[in-house]
Amino acid sequence: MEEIVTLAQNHLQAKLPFVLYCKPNSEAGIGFFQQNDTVFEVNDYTEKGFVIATFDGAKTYLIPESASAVVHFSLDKKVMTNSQQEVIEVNTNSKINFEALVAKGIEAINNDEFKKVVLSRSEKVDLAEFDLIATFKKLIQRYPSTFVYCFYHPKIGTWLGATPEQLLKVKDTYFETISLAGTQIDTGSSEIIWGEKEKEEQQFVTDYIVSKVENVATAVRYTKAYSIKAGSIWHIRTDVSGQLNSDSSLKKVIGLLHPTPAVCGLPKENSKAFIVKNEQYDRSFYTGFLGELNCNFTTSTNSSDLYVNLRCMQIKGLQAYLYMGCGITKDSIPAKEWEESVNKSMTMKKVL
Ligand SMILES: C=C(O[C@@H]1C=C(C(=O)O)C=C[C@H]1O)C(=O)O
Repeated sequence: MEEIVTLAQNHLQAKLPFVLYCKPNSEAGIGFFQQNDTVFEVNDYTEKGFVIATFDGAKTYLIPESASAVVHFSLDKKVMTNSQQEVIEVNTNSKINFEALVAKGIEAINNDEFKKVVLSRSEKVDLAEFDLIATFKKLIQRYPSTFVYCFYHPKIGTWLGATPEQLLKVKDTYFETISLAGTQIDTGSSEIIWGEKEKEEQQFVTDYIVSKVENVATAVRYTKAYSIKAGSIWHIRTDVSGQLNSDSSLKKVIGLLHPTPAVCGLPKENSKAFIVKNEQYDRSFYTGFLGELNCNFTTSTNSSDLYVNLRCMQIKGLQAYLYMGCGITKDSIPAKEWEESVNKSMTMKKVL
């Protein structure tokens, strides 16, 4: 890991793009060090490299394999057991604004504009100091079951996160994806009980994903919904897999899935329009997707491994902008959704 730290620090100093990432439950990480500061964009998804795309689909950037040194590193994954005192400061204005946004979402659902919408907020945290690579290391240690990354491009920005959500994994024609929704904080109890609201919002996501992939694949299978923990947060998850049809390009499949109702809503277009109009900030790469495009850099096989960009933050100087959102249905309660967003923000706050 020390070698990669030096490489990354040198790249930062030279203002050259790089990304470091570590797949869920993996013992090793990968670094892409771009050799120039060109901004590369994905055109038809046949490119090879590390992709990072915005929520609105407007920008899909690439750190191409052909312009980069690809470096493998092993991890020092000692699990952090010291639970720090969590100080939760409530910004009253943010709370009022977010609860008002959620209430507006519920009203739109009651007016039949859509069935589900995922509403989010951004929170600025002032930092006394910040070390990008040290923070990345802390994310790896704290969240070994997630996809952890840190991305730097002098012309695009600095982002890092630890996401529990796969968007799409494709190897030849075999694909996997997941439906993830419903959130509750870990209380240490071994029995996780879900309310109807959470079960319903996750079922919306599963139904949507299954119905979409059935248009482009055969032998579509899905598991029973089960509980899964990321950091100190539980979610409901269903695994979906199948065989893509020969004419189902990566571009087509990603276009059908992204953004799923796990981060946008149902139906997609109405809920997306509501988000863009009412959230009053630009999600940028939050709830976009990122990961390996057309190459598994561990096995050097042709496959793609993409994740939804959640539990993430953008760094601007000594300020961190944290992003978190909640699935809103007719049964949502604004104060509970606020609390959920606060719980999600702790994933990032714990490493700052
Ligand atoms: C939108 C986020 O998470 C998504 C929303 C969830 C929910 O509403 O319960 C759960 C997991 C994610 O699909 C986020 O973490 O910011």
